[in-house]
Amino acid sequence: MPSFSLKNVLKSFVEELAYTELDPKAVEEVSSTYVLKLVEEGVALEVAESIFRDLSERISGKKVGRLENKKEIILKEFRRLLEDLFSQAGKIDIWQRTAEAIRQKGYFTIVFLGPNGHGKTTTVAKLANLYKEKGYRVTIAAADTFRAGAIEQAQYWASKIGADFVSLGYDADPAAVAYEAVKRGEKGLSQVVLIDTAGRMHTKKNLMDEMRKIVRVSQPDLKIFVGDALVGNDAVEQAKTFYNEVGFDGSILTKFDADTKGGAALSIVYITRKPIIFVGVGQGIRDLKEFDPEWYLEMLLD
Ligand SMILES: Nc1nc2c(ncn2[C@@H]2O[C@H](COP(=O)(O)OP(=O)(O)OP(=O)(O)O)[C@@H](O)[C@H]2O)c(=O)[nH]1
Repeated sequence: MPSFSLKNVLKSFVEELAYTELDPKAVEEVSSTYVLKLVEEGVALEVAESIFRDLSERISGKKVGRLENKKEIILKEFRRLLEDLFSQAGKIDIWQRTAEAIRQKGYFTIVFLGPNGHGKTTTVAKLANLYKEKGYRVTIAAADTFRAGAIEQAQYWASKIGADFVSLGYDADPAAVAYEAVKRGEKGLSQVVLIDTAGRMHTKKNLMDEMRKIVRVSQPDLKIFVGDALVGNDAVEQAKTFYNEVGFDGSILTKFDADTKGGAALSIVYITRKPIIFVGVGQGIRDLKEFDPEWYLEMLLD
């Protein structure tokens, strides 16, 4: 795992704050010089501003006893603020949700949403593999009927993993593909239905309409946004669009292994208030790791 450069920025921010009076004006002055530094580390502007505002409210006017360490106090408040953020976003126990849905109706459906090239197809394959390893019958639905190569890529992974595969070819209605796949669940042929979708169509409007249609038709148990950690602020903007237009329950952040900055996870949770369920940590089929906010905060603050 790379170490995050955001950690160094936060460290010097806390050190600088520890040399000032903890009143709103002084805190704001220090914070304002750090907003852009956070943005450079992949934290969205509005997130950086909002975090500093929250921190200022928590520490301004705080009395520090003679024997107390101001830096420790600031760090503790900062950690609490971030912990609160992650706990407000909640947690999705995907394995428990899967087992519950299978008990109730026989199958579990996930629709994956997100911009093209962020790693959706690979992520679907990784998760399909995890489900297979747990002994589930899995179907991968190639509902990205737009990007050249997308169907072959999904099919390649499905056959490698030993998953069932549903495709209606290019230019087919993606919602029809999703429908076919869900039918496999209804018929008891599959227990886990994973629907890969397109990240790009002719226009943005079409894409969002299409995603809504897929969701309407497939009635998924979970909608997961797949975003690339390296894209930083852009991924956050895209997440916002998908969230507002279609809605989702949580995210998977890909390319975490190559992210040297570290701000993307913070931003995406802050903006969507939804948990990160997994992070992608490589291109291999096993490179998917459950996201643990504690572990992330340790990487940022310890
Ligand atoms: N290093 C690294 N690379 C990844 C990870 N996840 C995906 N990739 C790579 O990112 C590239 C794009 O992944 P795809 O799965 O094709 O992306 P996609 O979102 O399905 O693309 P569209 O179908 O166009 O929407 C591929 O080269 C993947 O191997 C990850 O966690 N780490």
